Amino acid sequence: MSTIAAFYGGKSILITGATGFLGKVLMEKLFRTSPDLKVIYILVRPKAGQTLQQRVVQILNSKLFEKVKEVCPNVHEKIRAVYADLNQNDLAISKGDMQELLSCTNIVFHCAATVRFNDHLRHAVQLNVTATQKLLLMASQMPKLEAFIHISTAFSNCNLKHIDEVIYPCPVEPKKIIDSMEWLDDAIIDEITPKLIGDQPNTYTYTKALGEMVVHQEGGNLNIAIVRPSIVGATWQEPFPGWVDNLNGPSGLIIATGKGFLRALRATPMAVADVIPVDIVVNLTLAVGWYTAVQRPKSTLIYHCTSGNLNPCYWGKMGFQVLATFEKIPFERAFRRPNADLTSNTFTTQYWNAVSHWAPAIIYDFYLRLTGRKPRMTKLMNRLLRTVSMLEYFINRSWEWSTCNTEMLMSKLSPEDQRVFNFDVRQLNWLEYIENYVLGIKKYLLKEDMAGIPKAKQHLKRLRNIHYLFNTALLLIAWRLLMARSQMARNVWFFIVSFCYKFLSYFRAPSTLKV
Ligand SMILES: CCCCCCCCCCCCCCCC(=O)SCCNC(=O)CCNC(=O)[C@H](O)C(C)(C)COP(=O)(O)OP(=O)(O)OC[C@H]1O[C@@H](n2cnc3c(N)ncnc32)[C@H](O)[C@@H]1OP(=O)(O)O
Ligand SMILES: NC(=O)C1=CN([C@@H]2O[C@H](COP(=O)(O)OP(=O)(O)OC[C@H]3O[C@@H](n4cnc5c(N)ncnc54)[C@H](OP(=O)(O)O)[C@@H]3O)[C@@H](O)[C@H]2O)C=CC1
Repeated sequence: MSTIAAFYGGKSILITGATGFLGKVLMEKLFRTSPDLKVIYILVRPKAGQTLQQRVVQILNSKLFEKVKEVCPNVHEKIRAVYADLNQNDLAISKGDMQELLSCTNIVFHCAATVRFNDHLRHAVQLNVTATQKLLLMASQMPKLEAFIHISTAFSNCNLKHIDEVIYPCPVEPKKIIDSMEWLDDAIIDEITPKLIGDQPNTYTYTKALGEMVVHQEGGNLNIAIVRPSIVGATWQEPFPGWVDNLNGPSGLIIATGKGFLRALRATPMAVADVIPVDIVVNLTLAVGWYTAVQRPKSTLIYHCTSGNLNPCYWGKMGFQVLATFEKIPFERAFRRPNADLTSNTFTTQYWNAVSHWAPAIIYDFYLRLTGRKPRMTKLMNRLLRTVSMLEYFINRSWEWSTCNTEMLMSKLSPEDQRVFNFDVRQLNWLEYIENYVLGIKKYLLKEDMAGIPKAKQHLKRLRNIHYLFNTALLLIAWRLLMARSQMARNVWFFIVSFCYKFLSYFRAPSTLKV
């Protein structure tokens, strides 16, 4: 029997961000490995016209929870959705709910955050810093609390090249930032944001660093640990390979490539693609929860959940494998044949943007206009290239993360726990993982049917023929224009033709002699 699984049995667990990518996989694993846990409280807000209950039902009815329903048939009775909005000052939790949470919770997993790079600083501070502060305050009033696990990001200090499992000081105290966000107006915040974030690339990484500092300063006597994952990707093994349900990280760009919209990228092929499967993050998080509660380390331990130092993959290799997978498993109705030219050169990027992105978009919009339809490709391209530019920071650099605490934890696990809560990234086969990732995107994100693969392959063949035809026509036109306008081009052309003729006659002469 797994010690970690047994530990969560009978426990009341509070999860924030349970409706998010990581939160759902965390919940799934908890129910599957510890079906005898008492209850999982999840802090949820109504969204997209759905009530809390409807959101929970939607999650439980998803493919991700199929296995859970077999091992824990009464799973719906063990989830307790609590109305909350982490953007509100009091978190908008009712008094009754608050009483229950405070008196019953044994473990807190704080996953909720805004992960948008371009979020307004006020909003990012509210969610990633102030809400963390409020949750810590709540946690300090929980008599049965055994551990508080805060999910941060490995990029919270991405202004450094080598990052240790420690909390680095912030240039401005989080408390001062929180206070100022309350009275400064939006325009002033916009103006001071670049100065405040300094050498951090965006408000997301900046506020996640502030969030860690808040945990450090206001954790008091709580039993706290911080988990820092790098770029969280689709599941590796559990509950099945390739599950993913949002566009974050590489997923959106893989779709844009597979659909033939994105054909070149300003990325450094030899930079480390520090992707980490979501099930590895979840396994480490649950192991950290157990270790923190049982061993009660004297200080707050930070665990890096990264792949680069133990089993590195590079963006060039990733791009190559993604393209290779599209040969076998193409996406449906592609705009152009998938291609991925990764270059770190700005001039080359601009050239590819003009030739591979803007020109086809403009031509296609022209065709749409001619056929009486509304043009849309240039608008889409605009949005896509803006998105790519926001991600560029992370695909042109490599970081070194030390993983001493994570490795120490692995050594403390029994062989059974190492199997059930496997977070050993060295065992991951990247080629297999990337293939399953692309397949997962096709099935679970794009909801495309596998039966459509032959048709998709046929479509790509047609696109290849159009591509060849178009290039040949373009070459012929260019040649014709050049010949008509330039004496020099004509001279060069006649020189080439006469040279070829002489070359051929030279070979023909000996063979004629033989006869
Ligand atoms: C073969 C190639 C392999 C190489 C593959 C390289 C992968 C290179 C990944 C690096 C990734 C680093 C990750 C750091 C690791 C954390 O710790 S960060 C945690 C994860 N966070 C993220 O991944 C970023 C989340 N997203 C965002 O911040 C914002 O969506 C963006 C990217 C800044 C764009 O914001 P925006 O301009 O306000 O636009 P927004 O309305 O959000 O989206 C515009 C459109 O782009 C789409 N979109 C959103 N995100 C994406 C996306 N990631 N991709 C594509 N489209 C997207 C939206 O669906 C939307 O489309 P429409 O619905 O309008 O048709
Ligand atoms: N994805 C990644 O690549 C990485 C993620 N991380 C960290 O992992 C954690 C989880 O990220 P991930 O699952 O990918 O993110 P998601 O965006 O998928 O999920 C975010 C979660 O936070 C909840 N949330 C957001 N705003 C509020 C609010 N005002 N009130 C209540 N809940 C709210 C969302 O709820 P709702 O469904 O209602 O929007 C959702 O459940 C975050 O802390 C993130 O920083 C770290 C490294 C990389």
